[in-house]
Amino acid sequence: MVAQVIDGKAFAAKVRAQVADQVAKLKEENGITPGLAVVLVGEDPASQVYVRSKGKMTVEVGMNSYEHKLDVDTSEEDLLALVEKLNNDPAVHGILVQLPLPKHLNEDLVINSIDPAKDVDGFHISNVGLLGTGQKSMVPCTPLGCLMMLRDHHGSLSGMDAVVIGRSNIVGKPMAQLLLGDSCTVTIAHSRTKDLPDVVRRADIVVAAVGRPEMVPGDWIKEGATVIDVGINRIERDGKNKLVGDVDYASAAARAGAITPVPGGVGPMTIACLLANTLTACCRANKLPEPEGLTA
Ligand SMILES: Nc1nc2c(c(=O)[nH]1)N[C@@H](CN(C=O)c1ccc(C(=O)N[C@@H](CCC(=O)O)C(=O)O)cc1)CN2
Repeated sequence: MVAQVIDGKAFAAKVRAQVADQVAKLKEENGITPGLAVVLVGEDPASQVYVRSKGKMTVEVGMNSYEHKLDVDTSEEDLLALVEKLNNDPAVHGILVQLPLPKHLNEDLVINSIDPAKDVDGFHISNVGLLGTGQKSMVPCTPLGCLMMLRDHHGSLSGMDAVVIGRSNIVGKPMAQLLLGDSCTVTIAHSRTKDLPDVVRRADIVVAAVGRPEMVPGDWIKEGATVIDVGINRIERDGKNKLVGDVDYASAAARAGAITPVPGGVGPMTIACLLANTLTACCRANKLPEPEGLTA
């Protein structure tokens, strides 16, 4: 079997076009422009690239982008004061603090200081609780992007056996909640899981989010399964820098029914879903109907 490639880059472009249409409608019919504030602390090179990309795409879909770049040694007090200012700014509908934060800052404290209605990352404990209890929430962007691609590929996910490898708060746990919400039978596997290869071999859907380059070999994949690779790992091979996922792409593609590549799979969907979440937050803030197909 040769897997169908799920093209996240093309899918993300479609999502962004949908967002842009809705933003144009909001402006024309209601005179409202959604605004996204992104806060970056320090100079982590990858974070700088992601933040630049977020700002550019925010403007491309017709939203207002507010970038706040703070020194690496910014105090927690100053960061919390900025978040509070953004919480109270009516032009800002979405707030995102780029992660990881420098070590001296308490990530949980900072995330939980964001107004949950503006928490377009969906990381605030209120949103985590709402998602976990099946209520309307802001949904974390990377898992939302994975869910959109799975729904697009399969239609209904009901009754499918899904394994999520990785238990992070940002990807693994919310991904499992979303799959459960779509009536999958869900296993969360991690570094202590016994017989991991056998657990993965049972799954119709494999979501790999462990952050270990090419950890999942093709012979763990059930014939015809759908593989969603969340990993973004920079490695050196044959003297060259390369970006690889958590799945060994070549061997997994030989067994899977469908697979996301790295790059060009889940990554671009993360930013597209951030824009979708900002639009959703803006509609909710203004008590307007939410755009269809852009939330879980
Ligand atoms: N506050 C947040 N911080 C972080 C998040 C997040 O969702 N919210 N996720 C990641 C980083 N991230 C967005 O912030 C992100 C990662 C990767 C991509 C992407 O498009 N990747 C490309 C490859 C790009 C490259 O060459 O490096 C791909 O996979 O094709 C977008 C966004 C951690 N922090």
